[in-house]
Amino acid sequence: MIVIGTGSGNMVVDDSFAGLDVAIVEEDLFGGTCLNVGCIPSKMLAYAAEVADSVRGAGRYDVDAELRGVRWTELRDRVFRRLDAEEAEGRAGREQSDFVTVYSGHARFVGPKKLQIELGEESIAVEGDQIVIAAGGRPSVPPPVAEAGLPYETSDTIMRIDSPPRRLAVLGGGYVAIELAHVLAAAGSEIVIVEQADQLLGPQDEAICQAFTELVSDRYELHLGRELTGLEGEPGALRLILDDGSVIEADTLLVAVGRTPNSDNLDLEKAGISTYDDGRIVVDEYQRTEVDGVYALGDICTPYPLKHVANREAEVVAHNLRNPDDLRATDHNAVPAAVFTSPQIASVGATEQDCRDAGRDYVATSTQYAEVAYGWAMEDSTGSCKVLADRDTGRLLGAHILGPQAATLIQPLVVAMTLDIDARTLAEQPYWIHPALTEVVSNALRDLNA
Ligand SMILES: Cc1cc2nc3c(=O)[nH]c(=O)nc-3n(C[C@H](O)[C@H](O)[C@H](O)COP(=O)(O)OP(=O)(O)OC[C@H]3O[C@@H](n4cnc5c(N)ncnc54)[C@H](O)[C@@H]3O)c2cc1C
Ligand SMILES: NC(=O)c1ccc[n+]([C@@H]2O[C@H](COP(=O)([O-])OP(=O)(O)OC[C@H]3O[C@@H](n4cnc5c(N)ncnc54)[C@H](O)[C@@H]3O)[C@@H](O)[C@H]2O)c1
Repeated sequence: MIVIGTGSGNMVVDDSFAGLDVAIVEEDLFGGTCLNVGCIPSKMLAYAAEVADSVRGAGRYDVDAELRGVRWTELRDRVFRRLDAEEAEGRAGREQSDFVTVYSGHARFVGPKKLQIELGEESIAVEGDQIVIAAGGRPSVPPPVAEAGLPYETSDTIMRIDSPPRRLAVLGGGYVAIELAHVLAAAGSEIVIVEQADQLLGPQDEAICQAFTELVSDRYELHLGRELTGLEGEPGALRLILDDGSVIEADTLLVAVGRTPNSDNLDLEKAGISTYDDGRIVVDEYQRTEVDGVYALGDICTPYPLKHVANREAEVVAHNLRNPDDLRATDHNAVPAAVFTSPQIASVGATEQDCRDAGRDYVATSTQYAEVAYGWAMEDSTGSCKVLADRDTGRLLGAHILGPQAATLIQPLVVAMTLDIDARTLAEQPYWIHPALTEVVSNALRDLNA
């Protein structure tokens, strides 16, 4: 068996495969995006940003506190000391295995089940009865940036910079942009965001997008509905030229306009494996590609490029490799996601605009953090929880939370949607702790009257 990529791909292999000769191929850091340049470092940094924000905002709770600074270099080193050690440990663990061989190089297909692995100057051929493609994706870089010949950062690099930029221009207003803008703003950078859509975090529920965009508009300089047409200047003194002719000056540029699946570097045509126009590998519900015995998982194929989805797909692939006569399908219903910024945003299922566009007969309610006791304690004036349900059945269709701890508060709603518990049952059957913040969720469910 051959596994390409050690993000969620690495999770496929456990001792139940010990009877096989397993090759794991990784061209970069062991553990993939999440551990090294994605979810984990960004959240470790975001937590520090949250602490800094709490100190800055302590006065509203009649607490005297003053933020003397964020020690970026120490913070960065603490985060990556831990993660680099995890990376090394993960690699060593596999290298010591007696049924796994780790190849540190780039894999390409030369036939349906044949790969060539480039190992520096040399390359070796490997063949597998079963192959798992888990090669993930990389930050997309639009032509005006790629062609300018000037330095820029992506999520792969910016978390390891030596000092926070004085003025950071961020291209894009999605997940990466909003999370890393929060981190660097807390560390002292002035933030300018250029987003082609008219609001930040476009695919979120319309009420959340609008509220969040308004909330940060006095924190960051926003250029919405704008395209970048050129990048000029010199390293450390960049000029971004926008389509309305305006010019933004910044010392550093973070490009965060989405990610490109790594399918274009695998010579998939030699294997007979096809991709969609956006580069994602075509798989069926069992994660099978068109070639028998070749599976794909995670960002290289999924419509939901999130770590918890990649992990779930890895579990499905592992099961299906072990049980080819009893295949399991991946369930992509009720996939939740959270944006770890300030305030947090979390969502699951349909947005209100989805329900409207689909012509659904639905009911929606929105409760405010300010309406529950814990929200009073927090002096919160902007948090909200929106719940959408089918008018006839009370079946939950979606939920969208903006406010502190949103990523945690959404979980009962995810559980209810997954286990098909209707809104009334979820509101009335379990006890909801008083006066916890979860009351913002139970109140929204009660208000639905569904
Ligand atoms: C800044 C950032 C923050 C994020 N935060 C979150 C979050 O909070 N929550 C969340 O759910 N998701 C988050 N994500 C998304 C999440 O990181 C990804 O969905 C997930 O890591 C994808 O896992 P994967 O296994 O598919 O790919 P990856 O983890 O990218 O692994 C692919 C591996 O394959 C290797 N590879 C690629 N091509 C080859 C080749 N030809 N030969 C050999 N090796 C190859 C790569 O080097 C890489 O190590 C974040 C992403 C970013 C960028
Ligand atoms: N907390 C999390 O779960 C988390 C965090 C980070 C990343 N991720 C995953 O990684 C994926 C990639 O994140 P991302 O932020 O790079 O992509 P994204 O798709 O979330 O956002 C990209 C944004 O850039 C804008 N854009 C695209 N081209 C542009 C251009 N030329 N000029 C200006 N704006 C442009 C888009 O309109 C969009 O708003 C996400 O979709 C998500 O699945 C998840």
